[in-house]
Amino acid sequence: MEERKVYLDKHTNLLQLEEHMYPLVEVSQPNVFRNLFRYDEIPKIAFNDRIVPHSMPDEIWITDTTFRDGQQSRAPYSTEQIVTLFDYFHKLGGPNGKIRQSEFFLYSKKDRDAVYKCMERGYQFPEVTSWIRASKKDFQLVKDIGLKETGILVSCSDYHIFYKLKKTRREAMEHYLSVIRECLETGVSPRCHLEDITRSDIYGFVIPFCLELMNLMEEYQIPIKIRVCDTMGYGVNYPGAVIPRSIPGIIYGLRVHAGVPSSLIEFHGHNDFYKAVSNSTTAWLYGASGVNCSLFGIGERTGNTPLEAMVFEYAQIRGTLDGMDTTVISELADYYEKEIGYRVPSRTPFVGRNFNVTRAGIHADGLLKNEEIYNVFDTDKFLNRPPLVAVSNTSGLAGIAHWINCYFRLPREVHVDKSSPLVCAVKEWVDKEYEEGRVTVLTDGELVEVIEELCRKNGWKSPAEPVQEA
Ligand SMILES: CC(C)C(=O)C(=O)O
Repeated sequence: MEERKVYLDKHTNLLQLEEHMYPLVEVSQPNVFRNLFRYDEIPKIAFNDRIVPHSMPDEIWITDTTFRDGQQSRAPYSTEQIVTLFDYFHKLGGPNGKIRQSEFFLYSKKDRDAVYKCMERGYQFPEVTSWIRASKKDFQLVKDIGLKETGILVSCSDYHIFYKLKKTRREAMEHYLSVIRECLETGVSPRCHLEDITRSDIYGFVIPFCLELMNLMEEYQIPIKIRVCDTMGYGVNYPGAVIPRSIPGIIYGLRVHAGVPSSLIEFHGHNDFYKAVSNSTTAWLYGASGVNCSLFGIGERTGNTPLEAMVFEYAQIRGTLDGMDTTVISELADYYEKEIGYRVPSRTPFVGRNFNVTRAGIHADGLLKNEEIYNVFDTDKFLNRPPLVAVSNTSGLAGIAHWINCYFRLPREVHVDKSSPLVCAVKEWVDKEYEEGRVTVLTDGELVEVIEELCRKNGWKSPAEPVQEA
């Protein structure tokens, strides 16, 4: 009988067949997975129906890239804005550090000033980490500033290795390993950004490379993080999909075959195919402790995983917010609008102006009877944003009554309803507007003006007047 050698895998502590070790697979031509990615066709999702088991870590968290990937795709923030946002992240993440880290450029003096100012805050969380050019000088800079960890770009698909770096796989891997060794020599912990992993050869390059990284980690006794970068947003979460597009498959390979502990795996998504959020949650469910996000999803092209979305994903899969203060999300949206001059698109979940605004009359009627019918959760409690009904041609009496109650924040005992003369008079005015050809929605200002005028003319008490104490 043929002799089959086994060895003890020190990372997983399991006996493995030697033939299951993963050597680097050198190729003379880049493997660009033409069966999945033909540039002149829409990319394909292939299935082999291999099911990966869930393996959610005991602790999961969010890390932030608002000041790196986020800032890369928009006008730079001022130092003061960065520090204010950092304060907000601290408050949002709560005492358990659910917003665990935030990464910063160190290129310019302005970048470094922001880092110094955020570090002066003395918060335990978010921990300040960096993003640098991979050079000895920059590692020393990270160390001198007093940071423990830095991100290093280690692009891993053949698209990058052959076409951008013009290297072979072995040359790329040796180059990356030498840079990471330099980082470790400085005493700084590397966070390896495996760019374009969803188009890479997982078992021919990524796993062999990560096995080498785990060996380096053991040699230096310094943590090495693996950031799983779905750079082009090709990742999918469907059970039975094939790698390299399968996020469950990638995370499984890293954990089980490369022996990377969950606490050192972080997923970084992009939203090109609308999947950044579900892929990030999937990464948690299959064994990545961290998901890397950017506030409001602001990031390259279609953006990154929105940080605020993952706060609500966290609460949904863990059944608790673990100390996160979600009302900060609304404060952040206000700050962007008033101080940074950026308004989040109005239909954006949790933060857009219209995220919990109902327009159609029948829906508004439901909302008026019981707000649970048409609101996702108590948005007033968690976001300081009670559900609203906007007034339009389809609002009906119920919609107008609800708008008045919400806009003027009337106490329940003085709520107006469908039978109120004021509501009927406003409805008459609204109907006339649309009969005369109006096609736009009514603004809050217009409605307030009409209500004030109707109250004055008819001697009715204006809803804007303070309610008398009993
Ligand atoms: C540049 C890299 C690290 C990145 O952000 C990505 O791959 O999305």
